[in-house]
Amino acid sequence: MVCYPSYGGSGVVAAELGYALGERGHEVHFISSSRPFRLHRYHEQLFFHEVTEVSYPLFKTAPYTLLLANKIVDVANFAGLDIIHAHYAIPHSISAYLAVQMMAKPLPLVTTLHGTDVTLVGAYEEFFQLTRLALKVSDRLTSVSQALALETERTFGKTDQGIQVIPNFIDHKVYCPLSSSTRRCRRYFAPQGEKILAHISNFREVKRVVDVVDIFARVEKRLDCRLLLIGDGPEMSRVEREVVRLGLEGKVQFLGKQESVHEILQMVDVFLLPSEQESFGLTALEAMACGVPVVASRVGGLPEVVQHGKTGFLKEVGDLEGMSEAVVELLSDEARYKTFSEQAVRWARETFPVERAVSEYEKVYESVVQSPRFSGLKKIVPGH
Ligand SMILES: CC(=O)N[C@H]1[C@@H](OP(=O)(O)OP(=O)(O)OC[C@H]2O[C@@H](n3ccc(=O)[nH]c3=O)[C@H](O)[C@@H]2O)O[C@H](CO)[C@@H](O)[C@@H]1O
Ligand SMILES: O=P([O-])([O-])O[C@@H]1[C@@H](O)[C@H](O)[C@@H](O)[C@H](O)[C@@H]1O
Repeated sequence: MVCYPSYGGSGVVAAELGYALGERGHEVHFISSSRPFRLHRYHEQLFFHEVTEVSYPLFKTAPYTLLLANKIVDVANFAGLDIIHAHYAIPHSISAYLAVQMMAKPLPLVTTLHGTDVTLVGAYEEFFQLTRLALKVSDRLTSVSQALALETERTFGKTDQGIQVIPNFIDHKVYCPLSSSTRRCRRYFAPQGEKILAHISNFREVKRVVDVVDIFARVEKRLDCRLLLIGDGPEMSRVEREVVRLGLEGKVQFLGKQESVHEILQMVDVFLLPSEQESFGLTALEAMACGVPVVASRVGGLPEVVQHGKTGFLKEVGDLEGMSEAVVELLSDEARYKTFSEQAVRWARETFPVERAVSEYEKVYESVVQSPRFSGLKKIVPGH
């Protein structure tokens, strides 16, 4: 697995997939610039290899793409890998492709597309040709939503191998509704029994976190509530300024980056995700699995994740009035709220179970090693 280590969706999906594959007896080697943040539990089948930085006076910055390629070859030789699975096309698939060129016996390359690697980064002129190359040279391509697969084909044209959609997934044993211990925490954030709204992200512009604050401000005029903001990123100062401008300092809590988001989600009433662009929206799925209805924008893969009128509400990007109205509607009718909450848990569990996604990835791995190009490779047998 080649992935980003930082707080964000693709690294989380890679790590969770790794644990699930490990549980099935596969040996999984992670290669990244530092340990992926969700890779915190020890597992005897999981290994981490750090791409070490080099500093040389000639380099302004270390050439990570090259160092990663070299590391992939080292790990492949040392551990006897069967497959390289790159999460995020740039630079991971490109490094993997370079690594394959250096191997005596080339390994198959599977690339999973996650989001702004294709829709934003890939579409920047500077990265366009590289992303197109990454798509072309991957032996299998998967995408986390139908919307992202279509968007990729619209931007880069159809690929020979096609793009298989494997939606992101959830472990419902971890992401489940409120437990008694979280009731105590809830009292800390909402001592008067106020409703709790929340948002989790990397605080990039694409997430429109300022909209989250503006939606909260409108809701707060109509019912007692609090807002929890989880995560950090480049938009943080703008968000803080908006909170101060609206005089909401006492009602908004910044929790920063958090490792155990399910424990926070379990005390939340409504999850807000008003993104400009969202290839899937893993946080929306995590929220629903914890019984939290979602109010989000109708973009990208979100309509595949949130069932409008059943597990939450979808509004157009920037429709602050519509989104705040949806929150008030959800929180003003207890019976209706309960129905939404139960439907959200059921939908998340039944539609996005980790077991199904892992089986799909296993089939992809199996099909590529069995393909004529790699017919010399052994069958992927868990535990060997
Ligand atoms: C804009 C866009 O298209 N983004 C996509 C991208 O990454 P993006 O980084 O936007 O991913 P998401 O926001 O969906 O997920 C973030 C992940 O990081 C976790 N987290 C975040 C902050 C924090 O403090 N602690 C923490 O644990 C969240 O719980 C979640 O598991 O790939 C994801 C995975 O395919 C998709 O779901 C997203 O739609
Ligand atoms: O670029 P993007 O697809 O929106 O999201 C990215 C994630 O997929 C990745 O896991 C993380 O490390 C990045 O910081 C960013 O959050």
